[in-house]
Amino acid sequence: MSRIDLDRVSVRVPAADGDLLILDETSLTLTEQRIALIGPNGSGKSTLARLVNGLVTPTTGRVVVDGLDVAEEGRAVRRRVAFAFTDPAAQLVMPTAVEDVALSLRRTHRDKAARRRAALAVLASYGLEGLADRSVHALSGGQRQLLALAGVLATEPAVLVADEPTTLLDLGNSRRVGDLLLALPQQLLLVTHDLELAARCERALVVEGGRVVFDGAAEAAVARYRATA
Ligand SMILES: Nc1ncnc2c1ncn2[C@@H]1O[C@H](COP(=O)(O)OP(=O)(O)OP(=O)(O)O)[C@@H](O)[C@H]1O
Repeated sequence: MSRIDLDRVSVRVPAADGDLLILDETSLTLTEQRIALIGPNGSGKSTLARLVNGLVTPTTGRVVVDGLDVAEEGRAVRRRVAFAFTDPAAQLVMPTAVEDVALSLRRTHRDKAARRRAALAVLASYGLEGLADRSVHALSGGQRQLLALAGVLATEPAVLVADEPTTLLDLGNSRRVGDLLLALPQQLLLVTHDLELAARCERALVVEGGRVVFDGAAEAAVARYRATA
């Protein structure tokens, strides 16, 4: 597994009446395979998750992934750490499903025909082969989220950070995507309001008011959050 270190990381953003502290000096070492971030709306979960691939920059402190400082070696970190957004529309940029996955493979497969074949194989591994030439706009929400995940995972990152990847999905698709995420060989950092999914991780952090207020076994974290929410 990868090792993600946050060393006294704070995040402040400019606000009308001075800076707003959205993550208070936080130090963590994350080495477990599946780690959930849970907590109320606006508590800082997405901010914490986004620090890991440089989408958010620390105001103070350092984030290090497998020895790579995210602020200094962002490109190398983003090759190791993939990010999946809540809304798959944020990452589906090509007209068809197969072209979208092929775009992810442009570095590893220079030849166009070989790239298409590899993209079709990726789609097949997610049960999406029948949708290869379908417009990404003509897919259901569940199919779109699976396709977005297939695209980010096609590059075989070491870590997947997923920010509420099941929130927009119905019950069946939410289960399907949740099961897929938990079965990944990669390290998974999962921001979620789905407490059943969170409880299936090895470790969970409860975030409240920009601080990690509980960090431990996922079932204990979920119980603590349920008791205080
Ligand atoms: N770029 C920004 N500028 C100003 N405020 C921000 C910015 N990013 C986050 N915030 C604020 O920081 C707080 C934490 O936001 P964050 O998105 O990390 O919370 P969250 O726990 O992921 O919430 P949710 O569960 O609602 O997605 C919120 O009050 C949010 O409005």
